[in-house]
Amino acid sequence: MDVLVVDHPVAQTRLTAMRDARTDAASFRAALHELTTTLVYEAARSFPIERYPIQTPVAQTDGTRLANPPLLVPVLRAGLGMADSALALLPESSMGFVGLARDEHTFEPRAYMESLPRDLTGRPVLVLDPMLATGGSLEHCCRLLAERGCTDITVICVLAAPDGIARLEQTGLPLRLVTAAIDEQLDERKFIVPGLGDAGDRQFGGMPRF
Ligand SMILES: O=P(O)(O)OC[C@H]1O[C@H](OP(=O)(O)OP(=O)(O)O)[C@H](O)[C@@H]1O
Ligand SMILES: O=c1cc[nH]c(=O)[nH]1
Ligand SMILES: [Mg+2]
Repeated sequence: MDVLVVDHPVAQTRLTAMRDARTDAASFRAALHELTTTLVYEAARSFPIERYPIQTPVAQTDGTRLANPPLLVPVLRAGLGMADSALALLPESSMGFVGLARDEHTFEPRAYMESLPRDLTGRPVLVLDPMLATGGSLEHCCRLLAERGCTDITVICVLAAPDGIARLEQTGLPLRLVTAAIDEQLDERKFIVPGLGDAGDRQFGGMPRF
């Protein structure tokens, strides 16, 4: 699996704000928006483009557009905080949604929402989820996409743990990963260390589980 770590200073300062336990929810969301812009910008560097004729106020020339705009798939809840900035950067995209909540005891994802096009053949997909911990949630999401014929999946994360990367690699799915950092390990609650805590709670506050 191709893994790109975006170590640009603009990305790393936003990541630091997100890691800092003193950062309040509004500032955490703002940092996530800005960081997502840099991650998606780097992910889009390899997107195929096509040229087409346009008229400037002065002369005719050729313009550039994406040859195949992607489907964006935020993984609820935490991925919702990445959706707006990804869509702003790639306004030609469309969006699907997957809702997953990790069980606190088994650490396996429980699916509660799925809104995806039936056929994703020939369609590139950008999956948006800030956290790749055990990899269970993103594996589940990427399998849903592959079942629909997708052969071009880019996972955009803020933080990735080595266990999660290994788990995605083992799936053999057609994936690449773009992340701001690869952290050291998981703790006994399967939280990323040093990490940033619960990315959903830090954006939206705690909520009772189902
Ligand atoms: O790699 P994993 O071990 O599966 O963990 C990562 C998942 O955990 C978080 O979601 P969570 O289940 O906390 O739901 P939330 O976004 O509603 O907070 C995160 O946004 C990922 O989806
Ligand atoms: O560290 C972690 C692990 C899973 N989900 C989170 O939000 N944070
Ligand atoms: Mg959470």
